[in-house]
Amino acid sequence: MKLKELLHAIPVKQLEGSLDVDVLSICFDSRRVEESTLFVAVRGVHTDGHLFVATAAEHGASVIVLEELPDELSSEVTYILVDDTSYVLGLLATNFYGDPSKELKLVGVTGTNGKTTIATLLFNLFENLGYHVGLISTVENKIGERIIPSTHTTPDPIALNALLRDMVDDGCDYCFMEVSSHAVVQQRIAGLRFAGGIFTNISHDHLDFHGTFDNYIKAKKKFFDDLDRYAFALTNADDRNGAVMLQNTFAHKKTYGLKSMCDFKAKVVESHFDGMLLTIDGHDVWVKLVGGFNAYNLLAVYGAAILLEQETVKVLTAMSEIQGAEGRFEVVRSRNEITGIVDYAHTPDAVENVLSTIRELRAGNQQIITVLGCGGDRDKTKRPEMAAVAVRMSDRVIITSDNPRTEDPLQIIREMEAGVDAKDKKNVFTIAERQEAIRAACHLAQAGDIVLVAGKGHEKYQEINGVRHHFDDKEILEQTFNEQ
Ligand SMILES: CC(=O)N[C@H]1[C@@H](OP(=O)(O)OP(=O)(O)OC[C@H]2O[C@@H](n3ccc(=O)[nH]c3=O)[C@H](O)[C@@H]2O)O[C@H](CO)[C@@H](O)[C@@H]1O[C@H](C)C(=O)N[C@@H](C)C(=O)N[C@H](CCC(=O)O)C(=O)O
Ligand SMILES: Nc1ncnc2c1ncn2[C@@H]1O[C@H](COP(=O)(O)OP(=O)(O)OP(=O)(O)O)[C@@H](O)[C@H]1O
Ligand SMILES: N[C@H](CCC[C@H](N)C(=O)O)C(=O)O
Ligand SMILES: [Mg+2]
Repeated sequence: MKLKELLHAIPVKQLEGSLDVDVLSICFDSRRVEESTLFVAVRGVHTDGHLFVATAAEHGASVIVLEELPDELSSEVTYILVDDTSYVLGLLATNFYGDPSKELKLVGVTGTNGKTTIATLLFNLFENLGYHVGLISTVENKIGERIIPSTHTTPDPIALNALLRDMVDDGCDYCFMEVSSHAVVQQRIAGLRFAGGIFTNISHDHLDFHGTFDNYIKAKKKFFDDLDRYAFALTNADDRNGAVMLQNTFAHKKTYGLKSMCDFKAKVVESHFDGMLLTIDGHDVWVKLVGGFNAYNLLAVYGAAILLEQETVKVLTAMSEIQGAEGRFEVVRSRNEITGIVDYAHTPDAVENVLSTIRELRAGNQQIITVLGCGGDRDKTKRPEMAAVAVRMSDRVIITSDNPRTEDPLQIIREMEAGVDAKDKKNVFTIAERQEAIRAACHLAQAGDIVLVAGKGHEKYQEINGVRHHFDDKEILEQTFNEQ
């Protein structure tokens, strides 16, 4: 591709070198630069891409996009000075891949909890309605039946546009994707055209990255600020910040909720461990998911489907058949009638929601035994809060490890324990080895009791010091149940 074509709509401040240059690939990591690569220098959390400009030139970069020119310029390289390289990287990626988001209907889901669930449900719903669909999510990316492993909730702009291009070439009509707050701040979605945006809720998470809750709200809101007037913006009216999200959007605003006056309304009529009866906009529908929070997720899915001009009856019929995402309230039963639940709850709000659902569903005085840990190198302030909620709402809690990464697992556990009141300590155990913690919970449980294993959901690893060791909560629950 010629550089000139790539620069369409790019806000260039200064150009040093020729425009008549070939670009064979684009990247933002100097270690990936090859002959005729366009390298974008991005300022990151750990280092600054500008430090690798000379290396990129040595490795054959034909073009370098940056915010600051180096003292010495190479005559082999065209330098493009811009104000914001992260933003420009997004635009360049869309140009390089021929603007794929304009060739299908792309819907983004943002919020603290429920993104994977809603994006996956929408993917399953639209496949069920007969469309060819793409999915971009924490668990996996998909093009129809084809699975492409996922590394992030929202990929970097190059991977993202490459994926969208693949979807378009494969004939996808729709793509449903998660938009994480990191992705908004780092401009991974710059230049994409969304047919719609959905807001789930906002509560405590990722304060390590955003600093304050206010910044976290602003990050989510920016996704809606940037939607165009042809898009829809669907928000949860029952969330305290639901309305704020749409304050400055050009998109047409729609609301959903169980409590407030809304465009899309639902009620939970019955709830069981294997499903719920909902009334959605006056129609009864049995669904396979459980929990009040999933009533919100399903209602958002319904609203989005209607805004995407699908027929009500077809949508509701398909909704009664679809499954949620892997590792979200997955139930495993033992021969002696213990109910195991694997769930990805990794915020105080999610732990509270899952436990209140379990409390509503239990028939009598069965015990709830919760196993949970908190991730290392991530938001530390949620640690005591997650432990406090778990202890308040369970009969017993086993605190354990969940991806300690580069931190000392025992230190993370101590920070969780700080959230436990002295009077509750007798119901709390600490077993740092996650496998032993799950096994102990199963052995403590008696017929009818419920063991909740929270925090890892679909994850198949325990990450310790940069190494991912195989680990699967569901597998261990099943093994332990089989031995009992
Ligand atoms: C904190 C964070 O978001 N980090 C992301 C960020 O990396 P970074 O800021 O640390 O980059 P850096 O190491 O400082 O490097 C700065 C720049 O120098 C470049 N560089 C670096 C070294 C070198 O030799 N040459 C070179 O050119 C790098 O390529 C980069 O462009 O930009 C990278 C490229 O997009 C991401 O892969 C990386 O995600 C890391 C792996 C990560 O773990 N991110 C998590 C926190 C994340 O993004 N999570 C969200 C939400 C999760 C959820 O709640 O579901 C997600 O969307 O997944
Ligand atoms: N609408 C909701 N409100 C509150 N909690 C929810 C909601 N939906 C799901 N949860 C809880 O949050 C957990 C994570 O759900 P999900 O994976 O759908 O969220 P996510 O937003 O994709 O998370 P991530 O930020 O890790 O990508 C679930 O396992 C469940 O415990
Ligand atoms: N995807 C989320 C949740 C991971 C949950 C937990 N298993 C952990 O490792 O902290 C994150 O990156 O914050
Ligand atoms: Mg997710």
